[in-house]
Amino acid sequence: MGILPESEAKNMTQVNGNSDVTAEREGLIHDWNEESTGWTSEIQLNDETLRDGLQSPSALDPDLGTKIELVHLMDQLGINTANIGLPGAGERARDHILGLATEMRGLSITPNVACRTMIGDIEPAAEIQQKVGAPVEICAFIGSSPIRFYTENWEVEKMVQLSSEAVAFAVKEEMPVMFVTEDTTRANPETLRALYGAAIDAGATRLCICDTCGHASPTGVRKLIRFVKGIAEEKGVDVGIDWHGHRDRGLGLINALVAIEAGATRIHGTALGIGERAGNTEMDLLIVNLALTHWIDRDLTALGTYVQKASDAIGIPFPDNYPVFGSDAFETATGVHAAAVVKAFRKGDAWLADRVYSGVPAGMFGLEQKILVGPMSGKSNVSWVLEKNGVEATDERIQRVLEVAKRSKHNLSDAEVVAAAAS
Ligand SMILES: CC(=O)SCCNC(=O)CCNC(=O)[C@H](O)C(C)(C)COP(=O)(O)OP(=O)(O)OC[C@H]1O[C@@H](n2cnc3c(N)ncnc32)[C@H](O)[C@@H]1OP(=O)(O)O
Ligand SMILES: CC(C)C(=O)C(=O)O
Repeated sequence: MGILPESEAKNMTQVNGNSDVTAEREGLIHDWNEESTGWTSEIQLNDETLRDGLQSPSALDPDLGTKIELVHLMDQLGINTANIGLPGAGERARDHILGLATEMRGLSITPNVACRTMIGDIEPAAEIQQKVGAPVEICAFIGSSPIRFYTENWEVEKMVQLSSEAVAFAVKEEMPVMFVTEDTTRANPETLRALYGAAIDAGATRLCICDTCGHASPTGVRKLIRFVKGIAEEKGVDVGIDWHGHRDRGLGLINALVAIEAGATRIHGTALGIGERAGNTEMDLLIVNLALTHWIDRDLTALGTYVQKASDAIGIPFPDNYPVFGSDAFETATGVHAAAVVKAFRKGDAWLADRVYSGVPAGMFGLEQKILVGPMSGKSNVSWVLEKNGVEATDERIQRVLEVAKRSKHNLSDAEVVAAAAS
């Protein structure tokens, strides 16, 4: 439950939902973020929760029904495509892919599947496409860095041949193909030129640049995307450029934003960043940032449900201080902050209350700012919480609550605040 009295909550929704009012307020926030105005082209999102997400060592593989619910939420959020598994992984994976791809015929979001650059991996995907009667995109992947092919004793010529054959096979099966170079961010330029060139010649319509091991810095992302775009331009083709990032260095989200700035046209991510090792780019936070920088404009009230459902289904909790969806994200017990938020509420200005101490407006995601009382609180916190609980905030009561709060090691529950006021 949020702190807002019903009338103010309604006012908040009205203010947040009214772009004219928002425009009038623009002068109140001087925005140094260049991204807010610098990006113009359309960006697509590819959700990897049900494939890379499930490669997390802590993940539970949800049942098909739960995966279907997640795909519906992705669709509701305007996510364009979802990777729904690796058909070569076994019967359960194939059953789920068939079930999901069948369900997705009725949705806007479309399916893709991961396959090694092996005809044996692509064949079951082609059978599924046949059964479903709607396109299933192939994400044909091969390791591209020297460290990767040294491990496997692969030669570049052999990899080029495998890639060409696999892409050509999928194209013959009338499947759209994204050609994926694993570990692109540690690969030699000439190897990438050879692999991407072969994939384009064989009919791939998308190239996926992968930071498989979470090695890239924003500078590397920028250089690599420009390099790959250059390969496509030299060949005179207009292919989509995908960015697939991991967060081993904690750079997943920033690298995704830089990838967009550099010209990637589709970005991969997973709910809460759940994925292999330390995980992937956080899809939810990517969406938050795209909305805040005006790249996308859509109803995002389902984002919290998507995050919570993914966390529950995959069995990975998220911390209280996780941005936007963590329980602490829109709460404050801090006196100076709370005093300003309360002043905004008392002015009847929910727009202001939602921004004065928050870089992300809670109302954008169907959430609310909340005031707590604790050892770092002042009179404003206490009077607000007492009033919210129907208790008149007299000076004596406020003082009694503050005496308890200042001795406490933690923030008080509303019931504790009311009890302290009556003590
Ligand atoms: C970066 C990523 O996230 S890629 C996604 C990877 N996802 C998964 O691995 C999850 C599902 N995987 C599985 O179920 C299994 O690993 C399977 C069914 C795919 C393969 O199982 P196995 O045949 O027992 O092979 P195993 O897993 O031990 O090794 C992987 C094999 O794939 C080969 N391989 C990897 N990429 C490619 C490629 N692009 N083309 C051809 N072969 C490849 C490896 O060389 C290795 O072959 P080897 O056994 O001859 O050495
Ligand atoms: C297969 C690709 C997309 C991948 O998961 C990676 O390289 O991390």
